[in-house]
Amino acid sequence: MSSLLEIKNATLKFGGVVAVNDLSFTVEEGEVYAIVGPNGAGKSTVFNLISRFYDPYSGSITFDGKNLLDRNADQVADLGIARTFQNIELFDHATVLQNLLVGRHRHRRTTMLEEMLFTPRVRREEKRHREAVEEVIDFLDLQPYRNKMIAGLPYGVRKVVEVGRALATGPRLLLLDEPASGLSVEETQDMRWWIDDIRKQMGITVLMVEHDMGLVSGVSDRVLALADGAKLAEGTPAEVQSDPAVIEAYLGAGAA
Ligand SMILES: Nc1ncnc2c1ncn2[C@@H]1O[C@H](COP(=O)(O)OP(=O)(O)OP(=O)(O)O)[C@@H](O)[C@H]1O
Repeated sequence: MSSLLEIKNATLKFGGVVAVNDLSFTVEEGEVYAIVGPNGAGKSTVFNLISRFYDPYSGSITFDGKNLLDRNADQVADLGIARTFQNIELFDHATVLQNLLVGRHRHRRTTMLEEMLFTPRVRREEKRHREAVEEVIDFLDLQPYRNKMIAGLPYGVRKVVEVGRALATGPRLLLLDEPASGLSVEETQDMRWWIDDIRKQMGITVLMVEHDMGLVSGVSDRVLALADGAKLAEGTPAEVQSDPAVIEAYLGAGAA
């Protein structure tokens, strides 16, 4: 059986900087796979390659056997890949519910004319979107914030809504860009349970970039350590954390 996501010999350069260097890895259906590495290691660039914000200089990327490089960012979302952003990309002056409904937009099958006439098909579609969004709101315990504006919400709640916005699209693969950044110890612990539940209860495969090694070890099946855009080590969290090359890269980064 082929892997859900397959990156083969991907390279991306920005001028003289090789941000991703001949990188290959696979993500299997149903696992939580984490990418770690010091600042500038190329983690965000890998996400941007998968989301199709960047074109690799060489190499291939497939999702469920389909060539992602033939598709643009919208088409990648249509295939079932959703992502969160480190800087949280929500509409501040809309409610939690409205933000999650926007996430459903890609599922719209009705035409503009049908929508203007509010045909039965439009009403059925609308109901389906609302049900899917309400499910995510219940799942992530966002009920108390359902009708609140994003702008007034604590950072930790906005971070969960950001995950909800991605989940509302009904993805098969969820890309989480530093889900714990800016969170307190307790909030990070909660995020760990959410990620666990997303995988176990929703059956969604998760690929995340994360600096918090507690979260990475707690929730990941496999970890990829990057340095200078290349694979330094790959394995279980324990294997990667005890890898001498990883320890040296981290100590080196810490000493810098
Ligand atoms: N748009 C860009 N233009 C030029 N160089 C870039 C661009 N994006 C990233 N880089 C460079 O590519 C390398 C990898 O950057 P990237 O942001 O992927 O690292 P990262 O591991 O995500 O780092 P961080 O943990 O700080 O987010 C760095 O040297 C960075 O300066």
